[in-house]
Amino acid sequence: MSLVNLSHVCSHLQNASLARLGLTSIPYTKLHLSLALLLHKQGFLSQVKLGGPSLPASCFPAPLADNHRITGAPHRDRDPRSGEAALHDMVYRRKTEAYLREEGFGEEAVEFALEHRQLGKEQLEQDGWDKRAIDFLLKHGQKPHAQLEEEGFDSAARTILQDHDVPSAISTLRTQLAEELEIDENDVSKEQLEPRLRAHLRREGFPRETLAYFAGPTASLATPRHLERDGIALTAMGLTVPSQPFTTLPPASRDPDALESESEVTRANRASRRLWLGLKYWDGSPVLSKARMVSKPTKRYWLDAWDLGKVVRGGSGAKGERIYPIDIHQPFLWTSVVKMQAVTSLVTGSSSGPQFLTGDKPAIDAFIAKFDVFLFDCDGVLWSGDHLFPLIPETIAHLRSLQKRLIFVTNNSTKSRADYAKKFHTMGIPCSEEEVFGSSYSAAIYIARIMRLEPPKNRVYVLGESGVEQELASENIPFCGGTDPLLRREMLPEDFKRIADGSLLDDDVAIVLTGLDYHPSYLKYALGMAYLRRGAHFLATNTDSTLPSAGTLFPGAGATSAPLVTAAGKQPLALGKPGQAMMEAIEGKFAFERARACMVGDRLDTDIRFGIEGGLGGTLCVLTGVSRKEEFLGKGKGVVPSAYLDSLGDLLG
Ligand SMILES: O=C(O)[C@H](O)[C@H](O)COP(=O)(O)O
Repeated sequence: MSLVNLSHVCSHLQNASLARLGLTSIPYTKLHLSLALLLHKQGFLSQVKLGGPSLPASCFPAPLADNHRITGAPHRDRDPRSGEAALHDMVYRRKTEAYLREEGFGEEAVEFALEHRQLGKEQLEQDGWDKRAIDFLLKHGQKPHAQLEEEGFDSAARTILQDHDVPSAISTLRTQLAEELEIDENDVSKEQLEPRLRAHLRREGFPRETLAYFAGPTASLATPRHLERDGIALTAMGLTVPSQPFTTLPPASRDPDALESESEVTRANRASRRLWLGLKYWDGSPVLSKARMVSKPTKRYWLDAWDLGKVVRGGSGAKGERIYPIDIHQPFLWTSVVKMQAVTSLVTGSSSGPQFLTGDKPAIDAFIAKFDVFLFDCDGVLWSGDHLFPLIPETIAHLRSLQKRLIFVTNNSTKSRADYAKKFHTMGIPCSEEEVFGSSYSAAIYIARIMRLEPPKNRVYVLGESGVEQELASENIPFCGGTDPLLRREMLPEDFKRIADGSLLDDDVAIVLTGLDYHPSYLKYALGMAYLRRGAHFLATNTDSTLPSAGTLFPGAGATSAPLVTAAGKQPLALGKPGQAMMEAIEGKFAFERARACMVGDRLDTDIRFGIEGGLGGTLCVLTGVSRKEEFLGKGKGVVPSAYLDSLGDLLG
C-alpha cells in the first residue's frame, strides 16, 4: 500500500472540502476503497458509493431538493476578495457592483457574483421560490384562509399574512392608487402597489427581516431564523449539509436520468469505475479541510489493510522502525484533522526517541542552525507565574544574536499583547508587542476577520480577564461580561427571573467566549448558559486543563469553560494551541517558512502538538512546565517532540 497514493487522495479530499463540494470521486482501487471505508467508518465521510464517471443514482435517494444557503462567504478567510465573498456581499449585504469595485474586488470576482446571483435567482424561481417576501405577499396575500390552507401554506406563512391583515391592506391600497391615478383597480400594477405595501407593512411593524428574505417553495417564509437554523441548505445524499456557500448543483447532477446506474466492477469496466464520496461539514467548516502532510514520506512502507488499521488504532505498524499514529485527544473538529494525519503522515520516532540536548553543545548548535524562527510558549518555558527561569534573558539574547526571529505564542488569555510586552520588560527580556501572539488575540481576529458577524448582532459575552477584552476592543468587537464588577456577585432570586424572561440578557450577544477567568461566579455562568441556549456560538481562547504557576499547577482555562460544557452540552471551538486556526493566523501575520520554524513548549497536548500538526520543521520540549519526559519517551507514545531540554537556558550549551 503506497503512502504516496494515500497522501494524494487525502490532498484531493481536503481540496474538495475546501471547495465545499457535497460529493467527490476517486478512481476505484482496493487501496482507495480501504481508505474510503476506513474514513467512512470513522465518521469523516458521509457516504461511499461505487459508480462510473458520473454520479451513482443512489447518491440522491430523494428527489433533488435544490435549496441554497447564502452564508458568510466561507472562503473569505482565505481570500477576502474572492468571488464567493463578492457574491455574499452582493446577495446577502445587497452591495452594488460599483460598491464591490470600490471595495477592491477584482473584475473576475464581480463577474462571478453577477453570474451566480443571476443563476441563483433563476434557479430559485425554477424551484418555485419567490424572489422576495413582498412578491409572495402580493401574489398570495388576497387568498382566503381556506385556500391558503388547501394550497399547503404552512402556519408561519398563514399567520404572517393574517397577522398584519395583508389582504385588506392590499385591497385598500389598490383602491387608493386607482383613485389617485384615475384608473381601474384591476389596472393597478404590482410595481405601483409594491412600494405602498412595503411602507404600510413597515408602519404596521411587519418583521423587517422577513420582508428582505426569500419565500420558500412550500409557500413558507424563509426568515433569517430559517436561514440560520434549518431552512435553506443544499441537500445531497439525503444529508443536509449546513453552511454550504451559495452553490448550485451542476446540470448533470440535477437530472436523475443522467446519473450513472451502479454495476459490479468487471475487467472491461474497471478503468471507468469510481468511488463517490460524501464530504462532511461541521459548523461551517469542512471536516477534512486541514489534513496536511506533516512529514513527507521519506521511505516507502508497504502495509496491508490490517497493519494500516493497527497503526491508525494506535498499535505499532511496519516492520523495522516503529511508526506512531498521532493519537487523538482533541475536540471533534481536530480529531478529524489529526486522524487524517494519522493515516497520511505519521510521527516517526527513531528507535532512540527524541534527542536530549542538555549538555551537548555540538548537538544544540546543530539543532538551532536548522531553524530561522522559534515560536516560544511562555508559561512553563520562560517563567512560572512571576518566577523567571534561569538564563532566559541570556538565551533569548543569544538567539537574537544569531538573527533568529522569535514569536511568543501563549495560550494565556488573561493578558493582551501590550500587557505581555510589559511583563517581558519587567522580566528583563527585550520584546516588542508585535512579537507576542496570544490566544485572546487569536480569538479576536477569528471573530473579526473570519466569522464577520453582522453588527449589531455581533456582541461577545466574555468569561475571562481583561486580556480578552483588550484584544476584542483592538478588533472593534463589542463585548459584555468579562471584568464587569457588577457580575462578581452572588446570584439573587430576581436574577433567575430576569434571565428566564430575557430582561437581564443582551439581545445583540451572538458569541460566548471563555478564557482563563480568575473571578468566576454562578451568575456569570448562568448568563453564559442562557446565551448558548439562545444559539450563541461557543468559542474558547484555549482549553488548557492546568495553569503552571509558582512552581506548581492551578486550574487552567479549561476549568473556566468546563461548567458551560456540562450545562449546555456543547464543546467550544478553541482558538489557541493546538488549534491550527492560530497557526494560520500566526503564519499570515509573520509569513515564515514552516519547515524552518521550531515550536518550543512545555506541554505535549498543546505546544508540541501545535508544532507537529502545524507541520513545523521541529519541536523542542522543556521540562520546567507541565509535561514530564516519561510522557514522550518509550514505546507507543502519541506526541513525541524532536528534542528536549531540562530547561530552556540549557540552549546556551
Ligand atoms: O490555563 C491556561 O490558560 C494556560 O495554562 C496558560 O495560560 C498557558 O499559557 P502558555 O503555556 O501557552 O503560555
